Amino acid sequence: MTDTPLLEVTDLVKHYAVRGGVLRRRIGTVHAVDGVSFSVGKGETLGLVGESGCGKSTVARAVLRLVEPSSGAIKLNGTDITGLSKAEMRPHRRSMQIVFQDPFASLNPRMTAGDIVGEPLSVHGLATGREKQARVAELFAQVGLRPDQMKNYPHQFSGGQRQRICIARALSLGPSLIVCDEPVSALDVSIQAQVINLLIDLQRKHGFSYLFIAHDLAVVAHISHRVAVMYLGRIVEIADKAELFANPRHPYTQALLASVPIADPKAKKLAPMIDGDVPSPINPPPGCAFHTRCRYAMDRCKVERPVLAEAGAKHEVACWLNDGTGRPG
Ligand SMILES: Nc1ncnc2c1ncn2[C@@H]1O[C@H](COP(=O)(O)OP(=O)(O)OP(=O)(O)O)[C@@H](O)[C@H]1O
Repeated sequence: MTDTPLLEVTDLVKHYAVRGGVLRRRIGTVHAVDGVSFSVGKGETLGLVGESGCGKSTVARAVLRLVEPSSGAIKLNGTDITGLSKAEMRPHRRSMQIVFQDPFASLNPRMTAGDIVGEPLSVHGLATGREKQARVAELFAQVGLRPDQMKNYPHQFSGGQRQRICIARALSLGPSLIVCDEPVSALDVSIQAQVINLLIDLQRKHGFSYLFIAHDLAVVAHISHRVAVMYLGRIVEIADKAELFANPRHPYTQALLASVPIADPKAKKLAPMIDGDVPSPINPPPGCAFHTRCRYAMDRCKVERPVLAEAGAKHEVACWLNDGTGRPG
């Protein structure tokens, strides 16, 4: 890892208009992502965790320029890619790849696995004919598939194997960043660890970075070097993995950790599970978005939005209880 981040996201905002009525007038705004900043170092994995609907996928799509941010900046290797045209984005597209949650939905059922993995090589004019076949066979081997499976169609593979095809396709262009959006959530628990271990091995071999998105903290913990916790469009806490697990400062992170099954029965439970549902992102609560579910909420939390502030070495938390004296409670 070096000091220059591979990916730098600054104040990313993505709002969607909610329209209604016959005239499709704007009747509200979904605050899907509401001022998110983070960086991912070279060879590093940043885990992005949070409940469904908190904006994780929107961050992923905005980073890849699959959706246009409302505001904010995204830098890849020091280049601001936020305002680049389609043509200007082309060389950067090779550097950034994505692995989606549902491998079946992201694979063309009418193409063979070999053609799927080789397609990016053709699109970018990098290899044809025998050279392409050899490269695809090599990619198959790297993800633990047999070269003779290149002729098979997606439905002839298991769920875990289909995700391996998606990973091989993502690897084909030699990316520096792979965004993994819930890559194992659709897989059996027994298969999840195999795919995660494959991703870890590939990173060791190739040195690329992952932005790894999941709602399951246990999954994120296994692969990440650092973890960012999202709640209702904002990052509420970010720290090195070991630090976050040993010393969670935000009440929401504490609640998430308390819900992860722990192997040691004597280990202290940090906090009871939080009650209630995530509020609507159409009218997010003022102040700290978590105050409606937080048992430590003070008057200030209801009106003033906390920003990420230092809470220890390489540890930041957005919570008014963070006065440097320890975790709330
Ligand atoms: N195209 C869109 N138009 C309007 N609202 C959207 C759109 N895409 C996402 N949203 C809303 O933005 C919010 C964040 O969605 P997003 O998919 O980023 O969350 P998530 O944390 O990835 O959740 P999940 O894991 O369920 O996908 C949600 O309330 C969602 O309904």
